[in-house]
Amino acid sequence: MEWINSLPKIELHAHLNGSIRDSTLLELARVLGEKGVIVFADFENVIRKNDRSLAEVFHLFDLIHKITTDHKTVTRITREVVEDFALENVVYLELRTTPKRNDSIGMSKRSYMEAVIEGLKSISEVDIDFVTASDSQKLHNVCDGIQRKKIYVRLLLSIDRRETTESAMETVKLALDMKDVGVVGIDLSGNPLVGEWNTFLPALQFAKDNDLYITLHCGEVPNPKEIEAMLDFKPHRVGHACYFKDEDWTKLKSFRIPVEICLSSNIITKSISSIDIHHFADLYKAKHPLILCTDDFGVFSTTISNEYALAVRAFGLGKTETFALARTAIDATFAEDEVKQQLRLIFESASPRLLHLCIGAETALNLRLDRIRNRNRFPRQLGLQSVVSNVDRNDSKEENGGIVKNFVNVPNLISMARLVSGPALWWMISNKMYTSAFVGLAISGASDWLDGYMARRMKINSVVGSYLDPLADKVLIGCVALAMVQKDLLHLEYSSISSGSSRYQDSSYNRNFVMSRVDKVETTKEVADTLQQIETKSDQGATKILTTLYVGNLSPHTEISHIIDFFKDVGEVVHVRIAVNDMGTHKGYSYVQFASSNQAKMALKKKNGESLHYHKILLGVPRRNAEFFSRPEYCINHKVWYKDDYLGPESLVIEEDETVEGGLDEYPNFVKEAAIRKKTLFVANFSSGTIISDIIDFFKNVGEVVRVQLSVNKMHRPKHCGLVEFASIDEAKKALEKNGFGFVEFASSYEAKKALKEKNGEYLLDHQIFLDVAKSAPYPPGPNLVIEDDETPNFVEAVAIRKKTLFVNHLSCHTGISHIIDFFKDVGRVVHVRLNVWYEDYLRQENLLIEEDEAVEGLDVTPDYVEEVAIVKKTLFVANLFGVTRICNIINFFKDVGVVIRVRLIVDHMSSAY
Ligand SMILES: CNc1ncnc2c1ncn2[C@@H]1O[C@H](COP(=O)(O)O)[C@@H](O)[C@H]1O
Repeated sequence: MEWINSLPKIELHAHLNGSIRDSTLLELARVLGEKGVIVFADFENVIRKNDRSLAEVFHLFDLIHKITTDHKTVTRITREVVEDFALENVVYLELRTTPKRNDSIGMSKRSYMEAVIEGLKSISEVDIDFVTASDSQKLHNVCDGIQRKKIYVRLLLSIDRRETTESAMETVKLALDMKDVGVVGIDLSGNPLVGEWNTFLPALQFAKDNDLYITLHCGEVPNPKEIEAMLDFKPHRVGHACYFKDEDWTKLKSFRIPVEICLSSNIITKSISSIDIHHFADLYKAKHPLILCTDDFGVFSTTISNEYALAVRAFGLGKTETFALARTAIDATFAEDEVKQQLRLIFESASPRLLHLCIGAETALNLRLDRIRNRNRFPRQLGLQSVVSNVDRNDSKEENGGIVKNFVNVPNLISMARLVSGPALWWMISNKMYTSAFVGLAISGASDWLDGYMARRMKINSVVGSYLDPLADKVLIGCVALAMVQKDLLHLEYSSISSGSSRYQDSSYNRNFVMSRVDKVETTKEVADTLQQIETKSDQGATKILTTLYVGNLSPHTEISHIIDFFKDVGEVVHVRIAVNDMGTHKGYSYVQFASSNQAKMALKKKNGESLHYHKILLGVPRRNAEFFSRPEYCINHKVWYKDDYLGPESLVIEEDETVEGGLDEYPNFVKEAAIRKKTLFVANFSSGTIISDIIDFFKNVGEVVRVQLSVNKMHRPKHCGLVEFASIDEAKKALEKNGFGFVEFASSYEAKKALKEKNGEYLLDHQIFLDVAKSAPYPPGPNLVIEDDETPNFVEAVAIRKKTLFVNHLSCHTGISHIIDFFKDVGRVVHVRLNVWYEDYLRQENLLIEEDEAVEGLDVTPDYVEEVAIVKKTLFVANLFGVTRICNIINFFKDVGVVIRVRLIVDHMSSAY
């Protein structure tokens, strides 16, 4: 990742006092300690600490401020911070600091800022441009004949959230006064748990009205109202954005407000729990403007190069993408157009060097940078100044030396020849001149090596060449591939892979990184071997397992639906299990079952190495038992297992066959599973508020419940059913006997309601009966198609039945239908009773339940039936048809009165119409 150090970079979110070298901090603390102004040990402890919560960070700032608030120190730290950034090839820096007033030492906000400017002026090791006024004032360090590293610095004045409106206004006015010494805007920062947005609004509005740029620390802690208000204010940039909700993202994106991203800061302060779920990925994918920044490189022991390296590693950015990312930051700067133009030129001249040529000297430079980057918390005798000057000289020579503006040179001519050879080869292939095409391709291929070689030999480093060379490659390969597709010599998908090969190489770092971590099927040969493995295993009769693939290197953002989508062009996914740990955190791999083994093979052939959420997906054949023992997904919010990912009704059956009948000896691990299953009951129709402890309580009189898994649907909403595991099989049986359940249909919903109210918890044959609203009709509704006149019909039968039906639980196994009818006789007339004592019976119904349970939640609620009602209203029952009448005859019959959109003929078992 050494190239990142040489990348020109733009830093837009750096707090002066958070970016102090540890060595300086400790030196200052020691001096003040010796003078008895502070206790040195306090500082040492805080500065040494690695993990810093947000609260600790602000405690540290208070300590830092105690030792840095005299003019001389402010000047010193400003100089050092800018030098450190310049060393890392930061070409534009927007440094922010809070102007401070300290009457005891005669410091005003203005004099504090003057000390900062003094610091900028005192920089001698690099060229600095920090003024926005006339040209004569620019480049305060005059070049002495040798081109040196140059950094543009602009200042932002921060308002601390502890300040009052007046104090904030004073800062804004100061910023306006200091516009001609490089102050370009205002930042709102400080402990996000302190202060109110409204306090600062007047000052910020005033700043905006007077053409100062505004950037806000926004969403560093969850504070939805403030986030909303801040976004409505339309700042020019925001920092952090960690706790944004969907609507905030939408707003941010629609306003195109660039985001300053501080990865280390967010992770260390735990504003974001893991880099894998950092919003960088989403914003980057959405092409939203974002800028990688350090925030406080001293406090978080990071560097800007390190932040880029983190992003490259975590999000799989290639060199080209990283370069583009660094470059796009230009547009988000608050710099004058002229400076932006200069920055574009700097990037332009760096691109060939960084993207296409190898630079030996870069390593030397980076070694030195490493020493500085790794500089720990204690003073090092680095001799920083001499390092800076040496680095500058080496690097600037390299940066500027050898760049040839004139593009007419031998290497470029070779590239151009290669460019035109592409269409020529296309023509040859189209006309079946395969030998000539082959020779032409070989020559063109060799020319790719030749132009690079010539460029190095002739020390030519031309900007045009740097674009021409890869363009020629792409045109050549593209033409050949397309010609081959045209002639059916190549499949279209492979052609797109080959013409995109450069992009693929860019991501090679990420691929390697991934490869070292997981078992992968990477090469064509490996794919072939794996397919062979599948064939062999299929021959052995284990077909079911071989419909399943191991799918690895998933992004933490990848969900089951994404996986299904990912494979949709190769086959139908019938089951996905994503591995999660006990905390419900995604472990990055899953097992995906396809409808057929052929589809699994196709997936392996075509989808291995494809990208999903910026991760190269790795496919493989699962180890024999792996798929069954991967943990199911767990929904933290609901404290339940994600049942669709675990035991669906079908998988209960499938796994039972395999475990018990498929040979206990062969797969000893399954024995445990089988035993568990025997002790586990499926329990259904909980009310939605049921929690795990209720269920344990419910069964406490029959046995010890050791595990409860409530089921949730895809939206993570409870599905009113789940699995209850008992300590022993006997207890499970006892529970089953003791807790029968059933459906009782009353003559009217009024009676059902009354029963629910009056009979819930009453005893029947020594059992306390529990009643609940039926979530589904206990049996499929029969047809109900007759509508009288124009009246609104009764709702479909299913709804009607459900409204009149109660779920009865906790019946004794001796309870018969007559007992139940008797039991309810004082509240209403029971018209139908259906008892279920065995859970498979219920499973069958569960299908119904799943479909309908969202629809009816209580007796009074009948949502979503509008459509059904509408259908009923549009449908007529047509009787007395002649035996040979066919659907088309019926449509014809009605054609003069309207369009028939559906006809259902009722037929007997011989398919003859009634
Ligand atoms: C962790 N993320 C952060 N969130 C909010 N404010 C921060 C910050 N990091 C730094 N500051 C703000 O910058 C000041 C230090 O630099 P200056 O004295 O101004 O140069 C801190 O006191 C705080 O107000």
